[in-house]
Amino acid sequence: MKLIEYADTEMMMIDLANTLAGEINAALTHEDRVSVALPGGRTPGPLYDDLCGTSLDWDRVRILPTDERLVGPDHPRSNEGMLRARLLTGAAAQARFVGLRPGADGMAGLADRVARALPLNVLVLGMGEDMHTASLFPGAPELESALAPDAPPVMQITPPDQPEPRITLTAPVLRAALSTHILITGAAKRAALERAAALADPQRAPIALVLKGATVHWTEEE
Ligand SMILES: O=C1O[C@H](COP(=O)(O)O)[C@@H](O)[C@H](O)[C@H]1O
Repeated sequence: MKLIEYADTEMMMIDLANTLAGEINAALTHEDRVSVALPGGRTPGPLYDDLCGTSLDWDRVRILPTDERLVGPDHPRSNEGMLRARLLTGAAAQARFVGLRPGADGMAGLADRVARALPLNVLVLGMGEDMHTASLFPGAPELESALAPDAPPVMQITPPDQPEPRITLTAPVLRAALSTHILITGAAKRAALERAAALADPQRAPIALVLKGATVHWTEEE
């Protein structure tokens, strides 16, 4: 794990947006299409405000959420809604969005659509203070199956203490990403990250799954 500390949130978001654009551009030189999975939640909005303005061949980029809450896309907690509002604007609106809400073809159809977008060229993950990442929550009854090496690419998960069920990319998808970044802010998440690294047990600390080889971007400012 590599840790980059930033002076403030603004610097961190600009720097990470440029890094991601560089990685996506590099992948586009040898791939027809490039897949990028991005987190929801409260932290990454400013990153998307910066990333959407970078010069990319956006019509060859696929964007996937790392996880989704089972609410409509207009709901304030929808990760899709946030990505559409903050990232898929201007030139970036040409990117293909592979959403995680199941359609009429159910979870099997969703798993097929996600599988066609794999492997992920670039993965950005957030993390909660409970050490969850994507929607792999400690204590969720489906966690063990979602961490299994033969898990389907997406699963429904029922996190304890959350208002709705979720859909999440699973461990094999996250671990197979070609480049992994973790974006966190604040002292409590930094402490949680260190706890997860010490535990090294994805059942108790799901973020531990991806720490090896990941670059963590952190600033104390929240
Ligand atoms: O539930 C979620 O939480 C994590 C962290 O979110 P934040 O609000 O603390 O930044 C996020 O990465 C994930 O995508 C989201 O659905």
